[in-house]
Amino acid sequence: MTTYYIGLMSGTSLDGIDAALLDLRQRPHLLAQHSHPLPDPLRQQLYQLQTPGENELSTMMRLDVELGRLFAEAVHALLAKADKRAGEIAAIGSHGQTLRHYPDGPTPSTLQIGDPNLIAELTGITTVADLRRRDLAAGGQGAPLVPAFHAAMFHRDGSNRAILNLGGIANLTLLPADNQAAVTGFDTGPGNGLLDSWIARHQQQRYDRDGEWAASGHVHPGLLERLLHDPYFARPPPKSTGREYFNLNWLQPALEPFADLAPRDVQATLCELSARSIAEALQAAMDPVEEVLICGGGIHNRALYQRLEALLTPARLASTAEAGLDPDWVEAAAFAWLAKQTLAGDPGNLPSVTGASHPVVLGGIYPGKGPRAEGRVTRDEEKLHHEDTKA
Ligand SMILES: Nc1ncnc2c1ncn2[C@@H]1O[C@H](COP(=O)(O)OP(=O)(O)OP(=O)(O)O)[C@@H](O)[C@H]1O
Ligand SMILES: CC(=O)N[C@H]1[C@@H]2OC[C@@H](O2)[C@@H](O)[C@@H]1O[C@H](C)C(=O)O
Repeated sequence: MTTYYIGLMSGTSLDGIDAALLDLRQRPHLLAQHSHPLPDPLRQQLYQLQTPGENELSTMMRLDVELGRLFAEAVHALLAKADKRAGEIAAIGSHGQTLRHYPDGPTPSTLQIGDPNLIAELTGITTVADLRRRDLAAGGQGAPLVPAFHAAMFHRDGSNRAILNLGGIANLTLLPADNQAAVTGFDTGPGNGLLDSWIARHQQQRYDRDGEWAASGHVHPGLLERLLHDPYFARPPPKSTGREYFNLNWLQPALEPFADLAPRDVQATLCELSARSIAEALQAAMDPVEEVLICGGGIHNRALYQRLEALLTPARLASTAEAGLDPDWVEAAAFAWLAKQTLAGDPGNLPSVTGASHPVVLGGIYPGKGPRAEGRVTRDEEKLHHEDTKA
């Protein structure tokens, strides 16, 4: 049985599809990675669907198909790069594109699109998808899901370690030195998402390269305090959020009293908001914080990284690369690992993180043409043959 798995991730930043090939025989080992671009028109429509407004369900359904095809294309490109055949891959774990995430209230729901039926059909590889809703069904937040993978990959005896994912939204995994203590984790709030949206509005750029624009401005203490006042930050875990909440519409009312503020000062303040909300949540959840391993695209934002380092002193900050996994590929790797869990019939969620009432096997399995599906067909054929001979 092959031990190669593929993880697919299209994050809230809409910066493209991450495809990672891993050998999961023992410790996860990243064999190949591929960034697959999201075409601009698709990205813009997805962005619109991420923001509540006049969305059409028919658009969503069309994009579900378009994305499903594009995910399959990403897998084909990854296989070509890695010089592997579909038959060598055990499974794809596909996160899909989150459009909405409403984990709280009377009808908890979350929506990821990118039809897994198409992925399985077009690649011939068994695909595991819809990985959040079973946890929601069990009373959990459906997010974050990566902490179980972080625990498997990054736990270190004798050290209070945290893993920080700086995506569009930021999330933390807390790996206490005492390995009898539960692993916890939660979304802290904005990571790069607000920074991306603000620079897109004012500078027509997708993101603030190296955090240079933020570093050129001054933090406005009054605006910062207003933003930090949002009840999400003080809410105890389990909690998760998304860009349907932390977006420019969320920022707008807080900006009104500061109409004269230069856009670059707003960027500096948003950068400080991410750093402060992350550092304060981490310090409240773990004492002392000894090590923070960082992953996600925000690791490249120097302004954000430096502020985190200052606020978290004396904790040591480093990239997850130090512990064996490139920071840009941790999320996709986590979805490859979650697919393996599901196919083995093992749980993928951590109730101590999501708040679910029990561990659950996550996701739906969409069989490909691989060894699993073939094996089953053979057995069915045998059964039919047996019944035929009996009759
Ligand atoms: N050189 C860089 N300088 C500053 N920021 C960067 C740089 N490279 C990447 N980023 C930031 O990282 C973001 C992409 O990060 P990532 O792919 O981890 O997010 P995501 O997976 O989409 O989000 P989430 O984890 O919330 O789903 C970009 O949108 C950008 O803000
Ligand atoms: C609903 C959703 O897509 N949430 C994402 C998002 O991006 C970061 C943060 O918010 C986290 O909760 C989650 O992603 C990672 C992969 C997770 O589930 O662990």
